[in-house]
Amino acid sequence: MAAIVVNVIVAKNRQLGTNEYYSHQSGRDCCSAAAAPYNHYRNLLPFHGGKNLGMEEWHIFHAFTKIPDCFSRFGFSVCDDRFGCHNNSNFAKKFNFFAAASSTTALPYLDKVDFMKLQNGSDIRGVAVPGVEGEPVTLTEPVTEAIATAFSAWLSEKKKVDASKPLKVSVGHDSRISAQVLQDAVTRGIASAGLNVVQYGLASTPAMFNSTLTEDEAFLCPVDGAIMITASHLPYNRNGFKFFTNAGGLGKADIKNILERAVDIYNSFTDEGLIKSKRKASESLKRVDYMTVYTSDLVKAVRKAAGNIEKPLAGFHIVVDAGNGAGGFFAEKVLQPLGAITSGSQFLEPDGMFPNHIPNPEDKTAMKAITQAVLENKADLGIIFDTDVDRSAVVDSTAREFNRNRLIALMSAIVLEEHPGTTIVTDSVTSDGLTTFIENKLGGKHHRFKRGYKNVIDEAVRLNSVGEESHLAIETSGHGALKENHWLDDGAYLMVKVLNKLASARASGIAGGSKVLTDLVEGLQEPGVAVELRLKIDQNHPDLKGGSFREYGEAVLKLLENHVESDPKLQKAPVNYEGVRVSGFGGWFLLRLSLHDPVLPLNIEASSHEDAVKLGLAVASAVKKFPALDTSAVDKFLRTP
Ligand SMILES: O=P(O)(O)OC[C@H]1O[C@H](O)[C@H](O)[C@@H](O)[C@@H]1O
Repeated sequence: MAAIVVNVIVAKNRQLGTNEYYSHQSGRDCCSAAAAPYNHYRNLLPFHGGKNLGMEEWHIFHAFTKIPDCFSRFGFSVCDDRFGCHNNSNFAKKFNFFAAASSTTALPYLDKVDFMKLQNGSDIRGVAVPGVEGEPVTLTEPVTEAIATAFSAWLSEKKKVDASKPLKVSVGHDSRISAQVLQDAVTRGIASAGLNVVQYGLASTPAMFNSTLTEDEAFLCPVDGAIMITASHLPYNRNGFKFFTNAGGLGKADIKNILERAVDIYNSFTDEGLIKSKRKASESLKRVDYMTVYTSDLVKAVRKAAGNIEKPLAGFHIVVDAGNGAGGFFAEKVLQPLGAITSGSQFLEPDGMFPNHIPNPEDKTAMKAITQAVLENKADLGIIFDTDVDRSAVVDSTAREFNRNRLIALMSAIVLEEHPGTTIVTDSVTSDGLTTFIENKLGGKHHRFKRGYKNVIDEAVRLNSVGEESHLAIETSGHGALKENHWLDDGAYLMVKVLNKLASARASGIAGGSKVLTDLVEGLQEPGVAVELRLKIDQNHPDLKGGSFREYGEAVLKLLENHVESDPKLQKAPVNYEGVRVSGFGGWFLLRLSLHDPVLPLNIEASSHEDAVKLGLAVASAVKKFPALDTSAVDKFLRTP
């Protein structure tokens, strides 16, 4: 699908009105197919100076993007990954599509707090598309450009640049509707810092990291740094960035450093500077089809594991659900070359409005969609990815879902066969049954750590550095990284390990399709009830007394801990790295602070609803003393029969 690029312009002329817009009406006829439902808007639309584009207006914009020719005849700039960009930026000039687009005279002043709000753990996330009430655009083009320049400065310092050899940064994006615009802004930001830019177009997050490791000059690799433009499974109006060097993904402290630098860069933008960065971008930009390199590495890995067989998956029917994210490549570029039949695969086309379901292996609707596809196609296996392919899950031929604890159990079984006794690092919300499975059935060690993929990976790396062997770091969210794969957090590589298992079983004459996987998790005890209830903290509530939601959350946790210590029916987990984890009534609960939001997520697992309610009541009676905490989710759970 072609995608729009609203080129950067110095939007001096914000006042142009509908008359000037309709001087382009010669283009009308060509758009009838895609934009017919919106024709009446042409006479209504005063796109208001790029400020708050309404949802319907955004849909029109989106409809037009499906037809590049029509779009360009309207004076919009059109970019297709295969053919590059062409036409002009009249549309952007006239309507300044993205808020605060690029006139320094019009740039609002932003202070440090505004920029720091964009930090989301080790990622940057913000609102990139207007139209959702209460969610103003925060990731504007100039903000993006400033962040990319700041990353370049950070990278140059890290790599102690040799001035004769400019650094290279790769840039890729998922299927979001704001991807092209942000990619251009990122490109300008990097170029203005004097670095070279290599655009990959539609890509996966793990591929971006991989590009810092690949040795292949023909593809301009390795690059010195990589930027992925993604907001994972968040709604269509959001976007964000993940940054990589060959040492892995940047951590929280690095992101903070980059945002601090970005504030000053942003506030010193000049009109001339912005024009110059646009020119520099076109001079230093190259495009490379890196996904071909990345996918051929995945294919090679499966062939090798199967004993160098060209088509080790011949005869297997595997359906893929990419949820209209970036993962559609997996069917055509990985499974088909390996010989698998992929008919019935769905939502492989990138579509940043995510019209079918949210690409998220933790989401019930998404899992239902892939499960149905497996059943309808009588497939051996189903594979589902999140938007940027750093998370995944599988479904076996009987429609059994392997996500969350079951996916961890499966991956642990595979890894422990290869590395007996190794430590499996997981996030904090994993089941007690998983520990028993890893330790008693598989003979490994379960190290339940904190929530957050970066935390889990860093902990596995740390354990290895202090002499405790660990080969797998994995979260219930579907993020997983293996030591053998440079601790790269890669949903597609997790699936490669699953495919290896299928292929090697076949090579050694074991029939039965995905049963080999189902058998691997036999003996995993699963709870009758497993819920996650999210308790919001009202940050404006007077009970916070001017303090932060984190301090408030910590106070809630402290009180709960005291409460538990005085209740003989409850036992605090002897080893625990975040929040309050407690056993009782044959189950457990964990109350902790969310990594990102003013929320205390509460996970409860028990063999029956009755026991889960007893655990819920223990939490509710302690936390009700905090008026700024919205306990309605727990109350509702307790009321449900
Ligand atoms: O703490 P929470 O709000 O539950 O979010 C925690 C989750 O946030 C993101 O989705 C990260 O990608 C995950 O690695 C992390 O586990």
